[in-house]
Amino acid sequence: MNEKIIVAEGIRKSFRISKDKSLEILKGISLEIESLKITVIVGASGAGKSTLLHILSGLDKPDNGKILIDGKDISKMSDAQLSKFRNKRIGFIFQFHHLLPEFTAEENVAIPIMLDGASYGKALERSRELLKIVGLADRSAHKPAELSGGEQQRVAVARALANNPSIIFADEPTGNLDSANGEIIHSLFTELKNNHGYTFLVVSHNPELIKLGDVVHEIKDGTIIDGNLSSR
Ligand SMILES: Nc1ncnc2c1ncn2[C@@H]1O[C@H](COP(=O)(O)OP(=O)(O)OP(=O)(O)O)[C@@H](O)[C@H]1O
Repeated sequence: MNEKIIVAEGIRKSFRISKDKSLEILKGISLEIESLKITVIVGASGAGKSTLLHILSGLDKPDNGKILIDGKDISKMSDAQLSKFRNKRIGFIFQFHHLLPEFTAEENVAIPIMLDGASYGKALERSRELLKIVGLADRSAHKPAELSGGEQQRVAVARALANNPSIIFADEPTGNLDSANGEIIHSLFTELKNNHGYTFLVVSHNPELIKLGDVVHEIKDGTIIDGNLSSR
């Protein structure tokens, strides 16, 4: 049985573009994301991928529609509850790693674990385990500036896994990397799914990412068009 980790129904979002005009970016999107799979959403620049990802992850609110994550309706949560829920259940990876420059790799990964209540020692222990999984055990004491772009992004992947999230949202995760480093990150996602049971939702304008997805959707004109884009 394939469990649905996210169920979204009728998501609408408009942005005001001038005093008396607004533009509808998401026109009633309904979507189900399955556990233990990599779902990829592709679409042209400006199609609304980041907007959708922000809404599905509770970083932004839709104008209409309902989102269940792990069966919980996130619109019913207060901002404080939602923030706690996100830190615990959702991992984020963005195009730019957003690591804190003054902290080492292992500290960067340990911070969200401490925010979830763990002691410094326990958080470091888990952080080192995660850095080992992403192939950076020997770089754990380095600061971001001492790491390559690909290594920095692998630290960001380890940080996204910090609290063992139900799902990892990745927005153009390899958009800032060369193709060799991009491939390393894609293989890492597949390995994390196959060997560690993680679920991913990846959005990208790059059609190359279609081959990463177990399930692939395309977003166009504010809606999801489901052709047979998956390569598997
Ligand atoms: N806060 C905002 N206010 C006004 N317009 C916005 C806002 N956020 C996004 N938009 C507009 O909504 C549209 C969709 O933006 P979004 O960032 O979701 O697209 P995208 O598909 O992720 O694009 P890209 O691949 O270039 O990152 C764009 O036209 C953008 O200018």
